[in-house]
Amino acid sequence: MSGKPASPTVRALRVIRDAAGVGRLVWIAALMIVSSLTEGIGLLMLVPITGLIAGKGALGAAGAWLEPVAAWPVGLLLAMVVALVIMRAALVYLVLDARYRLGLTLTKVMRIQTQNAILAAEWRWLCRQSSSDHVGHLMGEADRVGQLGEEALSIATGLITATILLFTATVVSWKLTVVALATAGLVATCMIAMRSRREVAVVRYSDAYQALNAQVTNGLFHLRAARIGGAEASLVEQFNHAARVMELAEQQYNRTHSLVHVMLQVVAAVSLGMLVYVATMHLHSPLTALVPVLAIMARLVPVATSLQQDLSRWGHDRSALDGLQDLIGEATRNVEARSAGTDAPALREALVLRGITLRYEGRETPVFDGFELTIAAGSVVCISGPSGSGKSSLADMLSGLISPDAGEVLVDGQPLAGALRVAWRSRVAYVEQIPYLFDGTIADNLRWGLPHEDDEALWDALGLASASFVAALPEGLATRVGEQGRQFSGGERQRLALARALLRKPDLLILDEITSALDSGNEAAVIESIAALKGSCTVLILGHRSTLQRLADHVVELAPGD
Ligand SMILES: Nc1ncnc2c1ncn2[C@@H]1O[C@H](COP(=O)(O)OP(=O)(O)OP(=O)(O)O)[C@@H](O)[C@H]1O
Repeated sequence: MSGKPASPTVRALRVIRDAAGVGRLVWIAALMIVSSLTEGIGLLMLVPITGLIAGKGALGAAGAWLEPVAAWPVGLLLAMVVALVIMRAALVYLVLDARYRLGLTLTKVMRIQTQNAILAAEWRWLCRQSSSDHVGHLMGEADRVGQLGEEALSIATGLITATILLFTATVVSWKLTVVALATAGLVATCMIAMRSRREVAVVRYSDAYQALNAQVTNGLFHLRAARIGGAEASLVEQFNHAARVMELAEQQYNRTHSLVHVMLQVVAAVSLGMLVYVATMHLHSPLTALVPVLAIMARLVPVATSLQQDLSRWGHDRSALDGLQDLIGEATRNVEARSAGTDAPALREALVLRGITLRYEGRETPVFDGFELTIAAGSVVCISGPSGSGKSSLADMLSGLISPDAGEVLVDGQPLAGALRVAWRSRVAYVEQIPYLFDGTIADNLRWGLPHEDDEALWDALGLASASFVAALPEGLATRVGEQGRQFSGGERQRLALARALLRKPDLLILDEITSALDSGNEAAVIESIAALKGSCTVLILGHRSTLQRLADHVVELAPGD
């Protein structure tokens, strides 16, 4: 049975409950209630203290039950108030600490959930996504979700405090409290009137934030190309535009926020004036009722103001949670079949593509239509063809990264479907045209994905990849490669990447135009390395280089729409 979908607020509260755990929330709620109670009791103490100051009998009929307390020495009463204030300060500290910790937990939980969902999604879905959007979600938006946890607790604290303050006021004088509630209605009406204005500002802010984030990440990722290609000026212009839009959106948001804040203070002052007028001119309330109720109302104003601010921030930050949940939902709907417990099929005979059709979303013509190919295990096959003919797509299918829309990819007769396709990837290694190297040592980079390989295995792999230059480095395997391997030449980076691939001892090694950055001497060395793999590993080379084609046992020439 599918019920009504939960409202965004309920969904947000559920996320907070799941991240924090019910036990922790109950503990925090207890702290908040006790802390607010101490405040209520402290304010209630004003009744006997005012009675003592105003003189005997000033408590009147309403405060008659506090007569015994009023008989206590004034010093004792004041000491009790001070003790309550200290106790409340300690409780407030605990509540604040719990609030911050809940915020941090929420950010962490949402970050991990989002990242896991993205990582588990199908490659074809991932290709359609914007990386900068994902960065924005994982960084800024996840932080805002953390704020949501703090705001939820702050709102709860405000509501509990307001309830206890109102209850205390009722104990002192219910008539005055009714008048106070009527004036509070004025405040609430004002807040509701401002709500839609605030929501529009929130949406605009979120959109502007995403756009600016995209500009920042895209700009930094592609700075090299922009600098060389003379596109810096347009990059700067786009960034400036996004920054201006962000400034305006933030300005509008802050203005709305401040306006609500100021309006609230004005309405609160008017309400307070009305309260004093009605109390003195119509209800003829005694001082012992009026002073505590006024003190309670004066305390209620900042409580209501923070409540309003927290509600406004809650609305603002909830849009971040909506965004993250949408992303998680979409990624989960596009999840890859799980491979845990599935044995990767070994390639001993042949890798076969049978009747393959592959069509990308939004493209009229398929890249492959009924395509057939057999690759004998241990052979070197070169896939050649013009740009856009489908070389990378073919490699993606053979490596198990994507599955065709029709037809089968078979490893020794086993169709690569579902979890088997994912498991097969553990037997495949891939060297990209522009290899990925991160800012760590050579050893760190080689051990990427294989953290337990010893130094001997690393040197063996470097030897196989013709990367003997590492031995000549003063720090050897401990040499840092710099961000994206910038401390090495293009050819050296590719040989390091080849060594990393060989360390995996793959059944299938895919090399994507890897010799394009090598000089003839290095190319010959790498070609020799690849030739040495014949028989022990199936090698798929993407590219047109004649040197590579000569090495291959078989050259597959692709034409667009094969
Ligand atoms: N994720 C994708 N979404 C939509 N179309 C895609 C996607 N990936 C590739 N294509 C399209 O599929 C066709 C084959 O692309 P592919 O990258 O496999 O070709 P290629 O031969 O490797 O090209 P190149 O030599 O230029 O790298 C191209 O027309 C390309 O535009």
